Amino acid sequence: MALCGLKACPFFPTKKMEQPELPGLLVNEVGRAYGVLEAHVDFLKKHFHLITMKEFLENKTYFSRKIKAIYLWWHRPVVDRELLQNLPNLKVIANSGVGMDNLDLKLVSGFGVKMANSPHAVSSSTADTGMTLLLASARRIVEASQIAVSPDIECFPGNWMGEEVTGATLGIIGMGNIGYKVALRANAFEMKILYHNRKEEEQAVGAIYCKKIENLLQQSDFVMLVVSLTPETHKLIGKRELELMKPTATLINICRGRIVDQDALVEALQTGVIKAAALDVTYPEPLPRDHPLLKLNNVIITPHLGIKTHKTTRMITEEAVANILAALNGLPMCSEVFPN
Ligand SMILES: O=CC(=O)O
Repeated sequence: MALCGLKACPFFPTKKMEQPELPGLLVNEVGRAYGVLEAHVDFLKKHFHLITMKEFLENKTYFSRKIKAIYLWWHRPVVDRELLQNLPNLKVIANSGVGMDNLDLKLVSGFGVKMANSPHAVSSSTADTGMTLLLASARRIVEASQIAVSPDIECFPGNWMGEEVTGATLGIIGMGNIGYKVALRANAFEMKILYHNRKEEEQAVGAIYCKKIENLLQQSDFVMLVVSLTPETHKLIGKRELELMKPTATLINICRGRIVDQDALVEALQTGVIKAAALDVTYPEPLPRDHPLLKLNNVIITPHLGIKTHKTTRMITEEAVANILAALNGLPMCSEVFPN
């Protein structure tokens, strides 16, 4: 039935037109802790037939051939050999975020499936998170806030001291997109910036390259970790590295928990080897409630907040959709990831 009663108009179809079938996109679930955000569902549905893991598992025979792409949100669904074997038409997996340590890249690529991440979307808000942790830790904001709201008004801290950020030395380990944006922000705080790997952005942010990570650790007041997790960076910061840091220094981790030897970190924080730590990432996440890191008042822990702003999460989903559509149409993806 045509609109406006124009039944005879030749441009209106007399029988129902077949809608082209949208490609099936597998997601873990919608909403809740590990599901794509409800706010993004309408946008995703414009381009894809959204299929949740629950729907897929309930009717594998029907859905397995329809699924052309997977969108991983918060590392879910878990992609393993069994899932890949069950999706014969899968062409591409798009990951929300930049770290791809949740995927077995070789396995996925062995199935002829392309992969993408979203490095363009995440860098600003992750760098903001790093600076937030640095400032909060330096000025002991969490502790101070607890005192400010404490029922014991006598505790009000007249002699409360934090560390000065202005003019302090920041060592950035991992000068990729995010590390570079951290350096831009640190410039505004008149910090001296040292960095270790990669040797590219020096000029733009006035940062000094440290060929040896040891030099950076020895000189920095704040050490910020911004590297990808790979076999080479696993436990990059252990007992030896912590002992090289100044006893007044703070370690800030905004990349992956496994970059740090967490047992060594606990010991260093308990014994004054370093002054403090501010961790947006831990291993595991969340930490068990009896973990010693949760008992230390020289530690700030946040629940992997790096990318979590409305704007960034929306941009991540847009970047993922653009990548998936490109791959499904045989076009280059803007952020394809290849196995090493
Ligand atoms: O964890 C966040 C990311 O990988 O971007």
